[in-house]
Amino acid sequence: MQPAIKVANLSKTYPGGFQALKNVDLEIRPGEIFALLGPNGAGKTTLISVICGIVNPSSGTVHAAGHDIIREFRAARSIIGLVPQELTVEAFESVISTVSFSRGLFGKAPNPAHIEKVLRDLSLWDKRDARVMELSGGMKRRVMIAKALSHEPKILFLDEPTAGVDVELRRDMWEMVRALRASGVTIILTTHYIEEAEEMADRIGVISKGEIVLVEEKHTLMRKLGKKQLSVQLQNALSAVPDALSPYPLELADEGQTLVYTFDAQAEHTGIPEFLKRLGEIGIDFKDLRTNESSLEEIFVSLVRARP
Ligand SMILES: Nc1ncnc2c1ncn2[C@@H]1O[C@H](COP(=O)(O)OP(=O)(O)OP(=O)(O)O)[C@@H](O)[C@H]1O
Repeated sequence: MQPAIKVANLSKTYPGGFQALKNVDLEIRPGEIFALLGPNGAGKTTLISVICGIVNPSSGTVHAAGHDIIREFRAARSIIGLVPQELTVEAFESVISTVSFSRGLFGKAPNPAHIEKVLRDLSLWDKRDARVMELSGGMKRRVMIAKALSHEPKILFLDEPTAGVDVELRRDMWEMVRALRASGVTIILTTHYIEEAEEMADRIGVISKGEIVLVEEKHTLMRKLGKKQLSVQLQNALSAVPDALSPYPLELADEGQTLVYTFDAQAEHTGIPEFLKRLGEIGIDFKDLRTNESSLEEIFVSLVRARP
């Protein structure tokens, strides 16, 4: 299947000399919700801006549904909707005219029925004749989304859609994103809320200092995160894991003083009681037992800290 977005070997150095993206390769599958996670300044907005043709790359290519974002800009851009991070709305315009105008920018013929549907879906229909300046912050954000959807894009980018948004609106936003996906739209959102990625995404990409450090199915990631470790501090150091313990997922650490047993925290049977019994049977004494588990947060922090 053709990827919705294909980014190949993309780099961006800003005029001042700062390299914001380094050899980024990324494919977004049609119909998925992809969350791009990264700390402040990691390059999320730059990546989105290059993909959407707003910022020129220094090298590399971007294709949207097969269209080169530079050589076939209009074709590529017309299938993309972008909701930027900053609220940029025309204060004096009415909701319906600003949204209808956006559609026209993409060279699409007017379609009042589509505009009505978008406004209804976003609970803005009752406010269609209000001037944008009269709306609350949350409603203005919805207007931004309505504008991005006005030309019926197949791919929607949401740059930090819930930054500074209250809990209720955040839930609404999540629901709306799911509904859009159900209607066949591919969604790429950036966030630094791990919880948001966990809640929403089919796949998660982590970007740090301009590099994609991980792309993974959310469920795989969660399974990996579900791993726990039991550390058994031994009375006497071992030089190797004894054969009698070979059925267990063990590694030696601390110069043979600790046996580390890795298990799936979500599994029904960890095998730990049998393992401890077996230790006793073969005469291995221990001083202490400790368990630890990495949270999504910890994994994320270690991923983004580990980079030089
Ligand atoms: N126009 C520009 N000129 C020079 N440097 C820039 C420009 N735009 C962004 N940068 C730098 O590029 C880096 C990446 O910025 P970017 O906005 O892409 O990060 P981000 O991951 O979206 O961050 P945030 O989560 O804070 O929005 C930052 O160090 C930023 O200062």
